[in-house]
Amino acid sequence: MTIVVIVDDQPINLKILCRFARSIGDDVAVHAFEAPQPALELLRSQTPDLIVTDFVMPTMSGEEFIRRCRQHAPTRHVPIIVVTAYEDREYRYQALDAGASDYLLSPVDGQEFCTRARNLLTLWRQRQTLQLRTQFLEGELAATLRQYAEDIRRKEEHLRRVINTVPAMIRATDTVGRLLLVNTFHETYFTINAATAIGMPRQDVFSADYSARHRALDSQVIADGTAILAIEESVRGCDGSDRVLLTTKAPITGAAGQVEQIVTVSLDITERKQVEQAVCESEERFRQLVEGSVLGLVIESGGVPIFANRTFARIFGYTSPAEILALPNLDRLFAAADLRRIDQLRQATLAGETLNEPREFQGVRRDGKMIWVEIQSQPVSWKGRNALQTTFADVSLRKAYEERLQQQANYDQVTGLPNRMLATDRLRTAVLSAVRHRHCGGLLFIDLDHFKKINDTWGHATGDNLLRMAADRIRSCVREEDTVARLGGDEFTVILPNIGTAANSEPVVHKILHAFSHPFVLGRHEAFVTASVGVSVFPDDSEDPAILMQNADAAMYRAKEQGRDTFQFYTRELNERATERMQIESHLVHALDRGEFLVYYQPIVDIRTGALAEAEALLRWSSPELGRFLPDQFIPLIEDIGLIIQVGQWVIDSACRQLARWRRNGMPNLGVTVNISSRQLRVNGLVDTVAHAIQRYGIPPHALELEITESCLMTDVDENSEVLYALDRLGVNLALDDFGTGYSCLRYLKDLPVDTVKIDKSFIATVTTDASDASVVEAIIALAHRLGIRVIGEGVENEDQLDFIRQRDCDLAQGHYFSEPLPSDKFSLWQLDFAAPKRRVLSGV
Ligand SMILES: Nc1nc2c(ncn2[C@@H]2O[C@H](COP(=O)(O)O[C@H]3[C@@H](O)[C@H](n4cnc5c(=O)[nH]c(N)nc54)O[C@@H]3COP(=O)(O)O)[C@@H](O)[C@H]2O)c(=O)[nH]1
Repeated sequence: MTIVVIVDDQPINLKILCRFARSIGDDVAVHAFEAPQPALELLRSQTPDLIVTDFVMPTMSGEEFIRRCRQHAPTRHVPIIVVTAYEDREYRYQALDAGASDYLLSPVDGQEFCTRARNLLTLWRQRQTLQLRTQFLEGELAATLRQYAEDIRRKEEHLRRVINTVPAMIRATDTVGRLLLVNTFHETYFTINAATAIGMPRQDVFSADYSARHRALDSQVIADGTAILAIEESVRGCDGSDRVLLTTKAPITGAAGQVEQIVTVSLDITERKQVEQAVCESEERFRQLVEGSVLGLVIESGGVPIFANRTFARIFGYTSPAEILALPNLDRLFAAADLRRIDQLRQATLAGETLNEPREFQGVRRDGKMIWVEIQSQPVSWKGRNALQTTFADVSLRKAYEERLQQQANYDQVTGLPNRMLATDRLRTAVLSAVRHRHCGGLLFIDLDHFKKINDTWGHATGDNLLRMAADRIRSCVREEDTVARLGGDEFTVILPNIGTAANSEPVVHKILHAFSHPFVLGRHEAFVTASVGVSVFPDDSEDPAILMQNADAAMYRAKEQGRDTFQFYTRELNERATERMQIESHLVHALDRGEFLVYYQPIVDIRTGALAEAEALLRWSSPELGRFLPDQFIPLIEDIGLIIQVGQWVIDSACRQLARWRRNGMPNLGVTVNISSRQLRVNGLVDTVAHAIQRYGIPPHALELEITESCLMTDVDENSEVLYALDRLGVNLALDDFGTGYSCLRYLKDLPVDTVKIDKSFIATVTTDASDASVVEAIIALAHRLGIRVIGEGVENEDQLDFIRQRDCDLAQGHYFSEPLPSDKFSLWQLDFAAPKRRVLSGV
């Protein structure tokens, strides 16, 4: 629909113009007005496509009407044709000025009207189309811009969130240090309120030193135009703790390339640093552990060392691990003989197998010295390579100890000869071999004669010397393949593995006996020590090493019985004797508990007065099964089985009890002497035993005399003299027994608290027939008297002997001439008769 508004105050013109307007097209709606005002009112509600107006009108000029139309927005661009008379040229200009689109001269030509109107309408429509399109495009543009704005807002929001989500401090500052942005993490970390901090200079927000440091860093970024990467800085955290930040700064440049902002990003790496520190410390500890370890440690790949600790270097005599690493391989550190085993171990360990081989190898130190190492290996990964880690313990010392223990376990420490254990082992081997090869072997049991005296007289060191010499002499008599061993004490054994026949052992034995025929030189002394040898033959005598040894022992005893310095082959009878000895021992063990011991008493008489002076307590054993035994038969056995201390105590106690009884019952001045063995003297407690006995039975100490043999005294003189002086302080008397048979060291008479000397009965027995024995007896008496020591002549069996010692002024006498040792009750009876003839002889009546 085309709307045309026509305004003309001339109705006729109005009518014509309306007709022309309708001819423009089919769908033209014409609104005709005779004055501009009503037309303007219509224009408020409708927008025409064309306005045609007269210029000269009584109520409002065309110019005014056009102006008003142009002021009204909807009609600002609507085509307006003004109709003027030809001569009204001025009006036309005014109309065009006011905004008219075209003009027509009145009277209006219909054709022209239509053409002009159509042209203007076409333009109008084009304009409207353009306007619509413009409006559309503007709408589109506005929407796009809104979308852009929204996108930017959302991106900004996203970026903001990202920045605020990052657990790092992010801030932007301008070139003079004003804060442009801080993220949430930064706000929290430094307790900043972004709302107030933004725009503030950094020194108003951060601490002075932090600000100063960052001002300097920012200046550097501005000057260089490049980033500063990863510097570590220490800051004080909001909780007051020291924190470590890893900070990076980067410039944001403007279009001209100048730095406009500096973005600072800081990561709190305190925990990471602590972990790094802990790892460092742990590594340091591990390093110290490895370096300080007593174990050597080496890591190798294919035998080539790639790591070694100091201990490893030290074990092998190198000054530093670097010297080990410079070796082409580890082979030179091991004995050539061990290399194959080492390699097997290496391969097995790498293959995850376990070898049951011993892990001890011989190592070679740099100086060539051999050492023993014990190793433990395990596969490890070293810088991505398969490697072998091995620990080394230097076990040289342990090996040396083991060897020494082995030596001690199998060898005698005094002579260096095999000991009993090794000898037994070798004997077992020799017997097996003899059985298998049907040949004969010999076993010699050698005991040195009177060796004990050497020990007792000159001490153990000299005794040991003699044993070594004896060992050498025996060894020199046998072949390399024979075994010479020391069984203990003065007992040796020789194993002759193959002697063909039993008789072939005889020359060997003769050689040995001959080897002992010349004296042993022991420092300033010379000693004649012979040997007694027992021989058993295997496998004839036995196939059991223990029995063979027993047999040879029994044969040796027989040789001793035959006077020593000889030999004896084992026989069945000897076996019986050995069995007998064992039987006696087995009974002896229980003798004390079973009350089988008795004390006999032998009188000791005062030669001058003829009065009974003392009684010597002498031990007897009466076994219900085996019969009666004299001391010489069982005292050595008691000593052997270790019962002498208890038995000795029992004798002291019994003798003191008996003496007390006699002193109460008619023999008030009687004394008693008790024999003390060397072992009793050596063991603590003798002084207490004696003190306890004299106190218990209330006897005066001087009424008790203890007899000690000279040889017993000479063993450990210093220790013994302590005990003797302790006994002397108790007040008991001490007698030196068997005087003259030993070394009769006169110094002891002078230095020790000896009250009495007993001249041995062997001298008394021959004193009237042997001039030298007589001289010895005379000398002993004279010397003892000069030292104020009284003398007992022991073993007086006849009047001549008694006369001899009485004439030499001997003080006391003891012997069968007066009485044999008697049980206590018989002794009591004996003393009642003693006033009879012998006493008279003594008193010279
Ligand atoms: N440690 C201990 N030793 C003891 C103890 N009892 C005895 N003995 C020692 O045994 C040795 C042998 O003693 P015994 O067989 O009793 O012989 C003594 C006398 O019987 C014997 N004697 C005495 N007079 C004569 C004699 O005229 N002729 C002769 N043929 N023999 C005689 O002498 C032995 C006493 O000797 P002694 O002790 O040296 O005075 C003996 O040596 C004792 O030491 C004991 O309890 N503990």
